Amino acid sequence: MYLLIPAAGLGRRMQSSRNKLLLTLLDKPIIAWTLKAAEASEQIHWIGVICQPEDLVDFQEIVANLSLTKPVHFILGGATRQDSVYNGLQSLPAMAERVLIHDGARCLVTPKLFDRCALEILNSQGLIAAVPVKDTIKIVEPQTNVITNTPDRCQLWAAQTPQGFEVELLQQCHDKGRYQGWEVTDDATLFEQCHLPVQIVQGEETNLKVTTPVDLALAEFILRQRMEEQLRQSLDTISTLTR
Ligand SMILES: Nc1ccn([C@@H]2O[C@H](COP(=O)(O)OP(=O)(O)OP(=O)(O)O)[C@@H](O)[C@H]2O)c(=O)n1
Ligand SMILES: C[C@](O)(CO)[C@H](O)COP(=O)(O)O
Repeated sequence: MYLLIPAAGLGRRMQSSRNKLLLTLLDKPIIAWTLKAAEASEQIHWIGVICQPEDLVDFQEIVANLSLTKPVHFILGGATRQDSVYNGLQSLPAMAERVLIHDGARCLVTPKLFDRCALEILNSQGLIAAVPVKDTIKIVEPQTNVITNTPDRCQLWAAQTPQGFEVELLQQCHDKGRYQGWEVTDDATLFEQCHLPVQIVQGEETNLKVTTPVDLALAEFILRQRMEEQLRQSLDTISTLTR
């Protein structure tokens, strides 16, 4: 499976002076955690990292230090996430029929979620990882800040990534979006606006998008929990083997 990783943002909400994906999380850059999960995925065999020219040397160094077995291609980012993904689509090998698109900022993604999406997209035209919302969501009139509607929560899902698509269809939707001037925050919206079906795949509660400093602290907590659990499992295995 082909994977495109949009990693060309500026990290404004992180209050970072540089691309937030270069910030350290525990002992390595944020983007390194995302790449390690892609490396551990059984289904992903090709990785495209979409980044700004000023970040290229840093990203190349990070990839080199990870000693990945899978090929990593660097693709020029755009002014928006939508533009970056468009550039990524142009850079896919001609033989790519389906693609997963995953935010570099969603660095806690598990290999299992990559693999579930990679297998599921073989049976559909478009899908997204998503989780049911936990809060009651309100639609608010921006001028008055008054609530105008409260959608039925059981129909509301928080979109995550990976998002997966048939390449040719997604390319057509991106082309139409550029022609129509659509400005979207995820690729599924382009599919929806082209009246194409997008399947929901159960995401992961821990698959948060590291956007603000609080998210970075949450990500560190989650990673520490995972590492402690892995250590416990290793110790249990050793204890079982040495009985
Ligand atoms: N022009 C852009 C903007 C964003 N992204 C990527 O899209 C993902 C989701 O974007 P977001 O979390 O908004 O990242 P930033 O745009 O960096 O954050 P901000 O909006 O706070 O500046 C990130 O992995 C980001 O690197 C991208 O590839 N190209
Ligand atoms: C694609 C996405 O992660 C789905 O929730 C989200 O739309 C990205 O938004 P951002 O503003 O580019 O972070």
